[in-house]
Amino acid sequence: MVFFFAQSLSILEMARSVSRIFSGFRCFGSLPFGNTQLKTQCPSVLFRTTSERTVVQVLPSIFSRKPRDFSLPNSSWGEEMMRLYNYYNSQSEEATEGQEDHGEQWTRLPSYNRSLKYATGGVYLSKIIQSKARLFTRNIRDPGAAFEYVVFFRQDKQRCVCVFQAGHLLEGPPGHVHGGAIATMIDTVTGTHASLLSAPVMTANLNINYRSPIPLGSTVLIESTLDKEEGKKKFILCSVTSTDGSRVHTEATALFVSISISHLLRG
Ligand SMILES: CCCCCCCC/C=C\CCCCCCCC(=O)SCCNC(=O)CCNC(=O)[C@H](O)C(C)(C)COP(=O)(O)OP(=O)(O)OC[C@H]1O[C@@H](n2cnc3c(N)ncnc32)[C@H](O)[C@@H]1OP(=O)(O)O
Repeated sequence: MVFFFAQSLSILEMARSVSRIFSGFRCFGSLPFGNTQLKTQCPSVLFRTTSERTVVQVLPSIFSRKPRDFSLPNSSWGEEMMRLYNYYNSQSEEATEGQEDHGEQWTRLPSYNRSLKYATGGVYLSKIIQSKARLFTRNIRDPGAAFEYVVFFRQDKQRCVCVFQAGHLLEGPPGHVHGGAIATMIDTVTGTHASLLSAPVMTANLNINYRSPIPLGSTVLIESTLDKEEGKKKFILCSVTSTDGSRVHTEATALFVSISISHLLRG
């Protein structure tokens, strides 16, 4: 839900900017670093909020190894998930040296399961919660059991595409995906998209129309486009369809509002 970006920056420039500003946040959520490798060291980060200096220590020592990028294929990914991953990934090569990147390719967004070890100053969280906090969609260890997804971004088209395979723990109606799980994925994709425009952001409004049920275990496409921006507000459109586009499962509109970091740290 969170990054600082200037809209006009290219993907690579964005990656560099974020890298500078948010070097400590590389270990959480979907971060727009393309195929770049993560650094293994995640130091403390000092935030200057309006009224206080806040030290956010990013990773505990047990995370000193390279964190897992959940957007890479695992053994649970089915044929359709792999086919679409390979399709978008083949169009998301890193720009070669000397070649300018105008965001005309897809960029795969790496995805990690946590960022903050603990945030002091204004936030009241128990140490247990602080140490155990994980991104909701990335907190189930059993591959394929819940949310398997990868998000790609096209800057020139202001478009995100998420390939999503819904696992057996996401059942709602028998044999089909729970509406809350679908909402979670829509929030994740549109929230990632909004945060690429200007972060940090939070969801202010999410409107969802469920058109047809999604079979459990199936792979679907979740696509988001930028509708409009009005100051702090970003309006994003989203659809969930079958992978051949013949079936609309869900349509949504989302509003994200830019916030200051202190908004999060106030608790
Ligand atoms: C530091 C950490 C870094 C870590 C890095 C992370 C990387 C992660 C990456 C990837 C992860 C995947 C991505 C996941 C994404 C998930 C996102 C969520 O689920 S967020 C949780 C659910 N949302 C809430 O809990 C919000 C609760 N609400 C609020 O906090 C406030 O209400 C907020 C921020 C939304 C707005 O509050 P105000 O005080 O800032 O702004 P005001 O003045 O109220 O509104 C600004 C404008 O927006 C309109 N507005 C606000 N709420 C509205 C609404 N519900 N409907 C319509 N308009 C609304 C207002 O009318 C106003 O418009 P006018 O500027 O006057 O034109």
